Amino acid sequence: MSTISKISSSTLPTKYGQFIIHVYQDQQSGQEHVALVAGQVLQQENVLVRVHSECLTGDIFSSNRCDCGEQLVLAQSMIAEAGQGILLYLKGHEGRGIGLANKIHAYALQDQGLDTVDANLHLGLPIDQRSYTAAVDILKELGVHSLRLMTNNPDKVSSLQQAGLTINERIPLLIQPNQDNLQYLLTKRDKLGHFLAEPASKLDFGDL
Ligand SMILES: Nc1nc2c(ncn2[C@@H]2O[C@H](COP(=O)(O)OP(=O)(O)OP(=O)(O)O)[C@@H](O)[C@H]2O)c(=O)[nH]1
Ligand SMILES: [Zn+2]
Repeated sequence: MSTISKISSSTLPTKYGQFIIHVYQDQQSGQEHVALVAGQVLQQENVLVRVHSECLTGDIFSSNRCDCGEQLVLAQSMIAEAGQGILLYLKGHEGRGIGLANKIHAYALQDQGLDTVDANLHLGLPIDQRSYTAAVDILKELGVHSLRLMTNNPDKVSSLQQAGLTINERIPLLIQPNQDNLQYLLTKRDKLGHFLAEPASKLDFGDL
């Protein structure tokens, strides 16, 4: 049984292109998730999909601590350019599922030298407690089973595959690192297995 239900839909013209916005209610958490859809996706193969975890600091306030905001813009513009695709914006994923206040606690610990993984553990919280059930159910509701997933996170790929979706390709979403997120990206690569090999060489730039 589906865990989401569609509440409302409308056109959404954006600076990147034209989308349809759908709002879904998550029956389990009560959260409102968003799907931005470009073009026709119903029963299509290899649909370009971004499953984006909410990040208030990165997505709204342009935080340099993470790569979320730039990934969001890149994904939305790539989908608009392709003329077909889906950007899912998942609420309740803030801080990899620990919530905003806890993420800010974790940031404070990172200022004292802990990395992004150890900071969560120090708080007695899981490293990552995101569920992709709502994302899977929204994609199925949109009639999409075959996709090209835009992510660097191997766990996202396997979670969607285990739920029965076919991921025909993983499209990297690589952001140029800055001084404030360099360590964070290296930790994601080394401790969480994110596919960041390509920027790793770029990370060696002498001026950082
Ligand atoms: N707990 C915690 N969460 C963080 C931190 N930095 C970013 N986040 C959250 O992590 C989530 C994004 O997860 P990431 O691990 O950066 O990337 P991902 O979504 O798994 O992978 P991509 O698909 O490649 O973007 C967002 O919800 C952010 O709010 C941090 O230092 N600690
Ligand atoms: Zn972020």
